Amino acid sequence: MTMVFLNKEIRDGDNPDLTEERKTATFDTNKMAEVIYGSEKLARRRREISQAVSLIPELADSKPLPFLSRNEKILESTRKVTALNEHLPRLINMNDEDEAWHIHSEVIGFEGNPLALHHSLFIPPLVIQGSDEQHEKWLGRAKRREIIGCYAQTELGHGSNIRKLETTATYSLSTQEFILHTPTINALKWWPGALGKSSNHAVVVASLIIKEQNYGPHLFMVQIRDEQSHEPLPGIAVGDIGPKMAFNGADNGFLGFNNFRIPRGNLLNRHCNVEVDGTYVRPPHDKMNYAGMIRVRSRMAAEQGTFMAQALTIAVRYSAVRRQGFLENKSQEVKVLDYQTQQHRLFPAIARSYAFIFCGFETIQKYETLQNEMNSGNVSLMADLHALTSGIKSVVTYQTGEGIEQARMACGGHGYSMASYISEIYGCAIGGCTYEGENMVMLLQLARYLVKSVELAMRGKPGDLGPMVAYLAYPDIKVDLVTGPEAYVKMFQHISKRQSIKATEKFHRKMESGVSRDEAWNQCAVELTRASRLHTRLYIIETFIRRVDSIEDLSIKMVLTDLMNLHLNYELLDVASYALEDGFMSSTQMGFIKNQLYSSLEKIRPNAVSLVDSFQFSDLQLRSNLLNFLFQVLGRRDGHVYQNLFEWAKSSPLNQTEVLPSVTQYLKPMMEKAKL
Ligand SMILES: CCC/C=C/C(=O)SCCNC(=O)CCNC(=O)[C@H](O)C(C)(C)COP(=O)([O-])OP(=O)([O-])OC[C@H]1O[C@@H](n2cnc3c(N)ncnc32)[C@H](O)[C@@H]1OP(=O)([O-])[O-]
Ligand SMILES: Cc1cc2nc3c(=O)[nH]c(=O)nc-3n(C[C@H](O)[C@H](O)[C@H](O)COP(=O)(O)OP(=O)(O)OC[C@H]3O[C@@H](n4cnc5c(N)ncnc54)[C@H](O)[C@@H]3O)c2cc1C
Repeated sequence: MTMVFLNKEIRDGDNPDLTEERKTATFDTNKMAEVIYGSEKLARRRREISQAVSLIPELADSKPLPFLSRNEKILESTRKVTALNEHLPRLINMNDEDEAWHIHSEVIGFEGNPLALHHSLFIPPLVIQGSDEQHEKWLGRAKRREIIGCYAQTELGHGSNIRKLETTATYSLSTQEFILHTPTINALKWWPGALGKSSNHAVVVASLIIKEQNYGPHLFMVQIRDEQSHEPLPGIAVGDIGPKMAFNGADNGFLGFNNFRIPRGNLLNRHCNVEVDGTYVRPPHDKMNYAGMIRVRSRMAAEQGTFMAQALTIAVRYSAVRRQGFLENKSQEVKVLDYQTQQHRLFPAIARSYAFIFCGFETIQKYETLQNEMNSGNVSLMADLHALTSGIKSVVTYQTGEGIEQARMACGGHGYSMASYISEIYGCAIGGCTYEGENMVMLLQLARYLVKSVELAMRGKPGDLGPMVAYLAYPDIKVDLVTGPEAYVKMFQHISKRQSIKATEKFHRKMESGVSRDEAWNQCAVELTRASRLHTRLYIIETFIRRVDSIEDLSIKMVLTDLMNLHLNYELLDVASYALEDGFMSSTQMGFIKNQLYSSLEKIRPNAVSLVDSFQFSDLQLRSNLLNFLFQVLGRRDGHVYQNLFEWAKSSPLNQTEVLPSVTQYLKPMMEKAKL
């Protein structure tokens, strides 16, 4: 039995165009995978897990998903996830979140499933916000999946502004219960994944009311369905919200309460509490109840980076087997990957995938530090991480959407077919622009932090600036880009600093002219979001440089340096107008950046396929595995796309019969009538 991935594995019968690409690689893809995933162990475990999964037929899709109805998709995703759970203890280390994440993406794909949020959004807030006693009561049951849960925060009328959530949890002194109530249609919970039909429990976010005083959003553990019959409990209205752009294997739902009572002990009370007599015990930080959102946002860069990497794996492999048009040699058409425009479409996105994954691992570590600190009562890191993850979440999701869309277009017509799998990846990834905080709203959260930091610097207190924003007080010294990455960072720092200062000054001028603070903020909002994006892009660049600096293997370091240089030039070119505006960048420097960019594309070209192979997605994960059934076929590792596209088309239910009812019922009569 061959492993699913061997370094530069050349298999008999693979498309020779892809084989040729793999032979030209200057580095070892297994070693690169170790760098991408942060350790030899995780990279190896991913391969081992993929290999083990490929030997278990029931973990493959039993039907091509795009041809299924929503009910069938939910049934299929539930079949797979429950089958997977049976196998899990044998396949992964159950305490290793990275292994769990990998195996779920491998088996479940992008369509969603009724347990996805159980692990990512139901258990984590219980862990973070629940007391030891509450862990004792629910955590074991949740981990064993005796109960299934979701996270119900967003409402029909409010998602971004959670201070205005209308679901109430009113403390009843006489019964020592909370009474959950949905006062209006707008207050219905709306969107939570797996809420509609699958979950029997939910962490519900509701406004806590004690003696008519509103204490804002708090988290409550709520049983919503009977554990035996799975019927909704009396006082609860719950259901599915209908088909979505993606995630149609999951049942995002609505939820309403009609004076539904839960015990006092169901307020998740590790950090805050309501005593028997109604006394409210404050948490150590005002926004403690938002900590779960910081956690999810901190994981989004790595997650989105791998989404984009999957789309790029499909597009780059396909571009190496797709031949169309001529360059110099008129006797053979070229691989479309040889066109500079194709490279410009795909390679900067490959660089961003690497950058996001590197940056993502850093933010996950930062969150873990925060979590440890919070557990010992120190909340001082929360504001910084909130600001940082707000920006990263927004920039990364938007750029991932851009990258995946370029990958789709790079596949021409076949990219538009669901056989490419790219539309599914796209639909899922761009959900990230909205969920976990709408991007503009989150950019404006970071902007609050930037404005406060600029104000500190202006007040002559640069020493008070955190390390993330220290550059806001740096002097402007012209840089020579020829000297390398540090000069690029300095150029970016200048651009980002200038935009933050300009936006802050504009905001101040508005207020000085008599406009109220909120109105002034709104009148500067576009400029403020620009500052946030620039600051975040600078941060991502810095993490990329840090990661490349830390690599010892020379062949890996060289190719990643090429990729990093591409990233630096592409990013700087994209924002160059900010530096041209004040003369900090000269037009000669602009020309230099462009030339560096084009030369980076050429340098990366021979390694392009191996750079995406290094992500080590299996054919199953890319839904390109014909052996297991007729799925999306464009990103196949063996490169045999055409015959598999034809097989895919033949498997369409429309082709199971020669003459469709649409023809007999409508087209034939129309044509017959026309003959009369
Ligand atoms: C697979 C998909 C799964 C999807 C799941 C979901 O989508 S689940 C649903 C996901 N839903 C969402 O993601 C909803 C998105 N909305 C939100 O998260 C909040 O409504 C908000 C943060 C936008 C505003 O909140 P607000 O009106 O309460 O606050 P404010 O603006 O008045 O600022 C006051 C101060 O608080 C600070 N601060 C704020 N947050 C934090 C924090 N976490 N930590 C630390 N600090 C924080 C802020 O910086 C500011 O500090 P400053 O400047 O005064 O020093
Ligand atoms: C796939 C998916 C899964 C989800 N899963 C869950 C889940 O499991 N649990 C859950 O509770 N929720 C979930 N959600 C809901 C999600 O968290 C919210 O939709 C999201 O937070 C955005 O809020 P909103 O819908 O109120 O958008 P809105 O805030 O209504 O956004 C509409 C527009 O208004 C703008 N806007 C709003 N406020 C401001 C402001 N202050 N300044 C400037 N512009 C503003 C936004 O930028 C946007 O352009 C999910 C959503 C999706 C799409």
